[in-house]
Amino acid sequence: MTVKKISMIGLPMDLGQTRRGVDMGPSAIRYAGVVERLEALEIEVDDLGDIVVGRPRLIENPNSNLKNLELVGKANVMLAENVDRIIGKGSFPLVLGGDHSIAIGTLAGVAKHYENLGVIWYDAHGDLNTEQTSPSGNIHGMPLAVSLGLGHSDLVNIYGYAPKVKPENIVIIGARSLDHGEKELIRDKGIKVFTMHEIDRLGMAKVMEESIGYLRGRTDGVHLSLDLDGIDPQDAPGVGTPVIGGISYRESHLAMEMLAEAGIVTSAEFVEVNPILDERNKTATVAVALMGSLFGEKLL
Ligand SMILES: NC(=[NH2+])NCCC[C@H](N)C(=O)O
Ligand SMILES: [Mn+2]
Ligand SMILES: [Mn+2]
Repeated sequence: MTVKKISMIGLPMDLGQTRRGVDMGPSAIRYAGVVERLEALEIEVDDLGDIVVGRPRLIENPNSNLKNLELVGKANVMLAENVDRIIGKGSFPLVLGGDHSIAIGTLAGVAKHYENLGVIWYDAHGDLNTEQTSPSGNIHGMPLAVSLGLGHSDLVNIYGYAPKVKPENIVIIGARSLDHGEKELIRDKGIKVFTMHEIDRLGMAKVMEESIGYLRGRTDGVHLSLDLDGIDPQDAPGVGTPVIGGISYRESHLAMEMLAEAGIVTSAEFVEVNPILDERNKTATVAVALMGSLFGEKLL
């Protein structure tokens, strides 16, 4: 599948975690030239702008283990509606975050359209916590669990159905920080994970070959959820929860090119860009470069 039309939408939300600034991610990514970059590939890009999010001065419920539950839920419903509509009219949804809790809404809007949606979770983390297992109470550490149907019912049932994805249709790439409960869940559900160990050992080319082969056989669409903290903080410093020893820019570039070649990706989101923590918009620039590769950019 070559992508001809992209509808881009931003969700400038930072309520799924507690470091300010990630709400400016969509602006930073636009400033780094995303529209021009994709238009140069002869793709029609329709920038739908940003969803308007509530912005409380204080955390709604600081002592709960589901911080800002209500506002995160509301924003994600709006995102799901938009993404659903974009796919309905035959366009490719490209979502700009915001913290990773927005994957709850993206997946809610996307998964309706597929019987067996595949998910590539490109991330230092598993984001497989629930209210019970989360060490932080930050919802951005929970979206993959929520999409599997695990967690608070207000999140799990967003957009009126659950679960959104099946554990056997998920591939996590780049993991190097997993909480105890997340490890248990991965083992329990048999989720496929390429940790940094496998990336070091096999090389990114092999990891992507295996991931693509695995998903191709069992899915009818693939969502790429790319958390910029999957990439090493040296290449992508502007993130709220950096973890050293990550995937390099080069490896990520190759991963995106291999996805473009395979033509399996049907929706994507780029999340956790925090311009306040960044160095001269480096992380947003990396995000845009990776989008270029994902949508078919070639040197020659
Ligand atoms: N999307 C992210 N950056 N997630 C980081 C999650 C960190 C930690 N595992 C937590 O649940 O709090
Ligand atoms: Mn992460
Ligand atoms: Mn994440």
